[in-house]
Amino acid sequence: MITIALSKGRQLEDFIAFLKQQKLRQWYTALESISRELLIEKKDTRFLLVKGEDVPVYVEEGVADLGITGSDVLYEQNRQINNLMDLPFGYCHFALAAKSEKDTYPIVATKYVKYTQDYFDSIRQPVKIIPLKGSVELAAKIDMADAIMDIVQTGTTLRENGLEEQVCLDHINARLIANKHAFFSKNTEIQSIINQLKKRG
Ligand SMILES: Nc1ncnc2c1ncn2[C@@H]1O[C@H](COP(=O)(O)OP(=O)(O)OP(=O)(O)O)[C@@H](O)[C@H]1O
Ligand SMILES: O=P(O)(O)OC[C@H]1O[C@H](OP(=O)(O)OP(=O)(O)O)[C@H](O)[C@@H]1O
Repeated sequence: MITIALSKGRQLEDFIAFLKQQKLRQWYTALESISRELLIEKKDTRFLLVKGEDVPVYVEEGVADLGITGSDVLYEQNRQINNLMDLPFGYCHFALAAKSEKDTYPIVATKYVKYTQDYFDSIRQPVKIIPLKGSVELAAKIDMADAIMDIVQTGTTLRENGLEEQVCLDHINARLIANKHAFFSKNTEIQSIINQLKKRG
């Protein structure tokens, strides 16, 4: 039995579309039929549906052998896990956004505290970071912050909140990760999953 932790948010839709493209019928039929269930079992595979930022926790703890989450989440957390491969979905990018261009952005609101601190350290500018859990765009819209550091895909959320991308930063995609122990103890099963995910649909 292999247990895989998946992000239950919008990345799940991308994952199901990817499984269809790869013709992994057994998996996508199991996943596309779920509504609010958090544990799905299909033959020798068990899926745990969790928040994206909790995927590395389940994998590090060994409750899940494998996990799929965004590279943004992995950047923020220093987890003892094996990074196995990039997956071709969940594409978006980090961006610094504000109402208008300024020389400096002293106060920045974000869900990505480490990434933001590292960015401002890299450009040698001091920054006060306001940590938030979501709806980050609002912080700049109502002037609680000079800018936000967030992920952008279509740009709709920025546009609809009167913000503009000021600096386009790192690309983000989904990644397959493994528990360090399971990577050895279940290597045959894990290699078989990697091959199925790699094959051309
Ligand atoms: N707008 C987006 N476009 C593309 N990828 C995104 C977008 N928002 C999030 N992601 C990717 O999906 C991952 C999981 O984010 P998601 O919003 O699905 O979170 P979640 O916590 O699993 O879901 P929810 O908050 O709905 O419970 C993010 O870490 C990111 O890599
Ligand atoms: O460029 P877009 O296609 O508009 O996507 C970007 C939005 O998606 C993510 O938010 P999410 O939906 O996860 O909401 P939350 O962070 O407010 O919970 C991100 O934090 C942006 O707000």
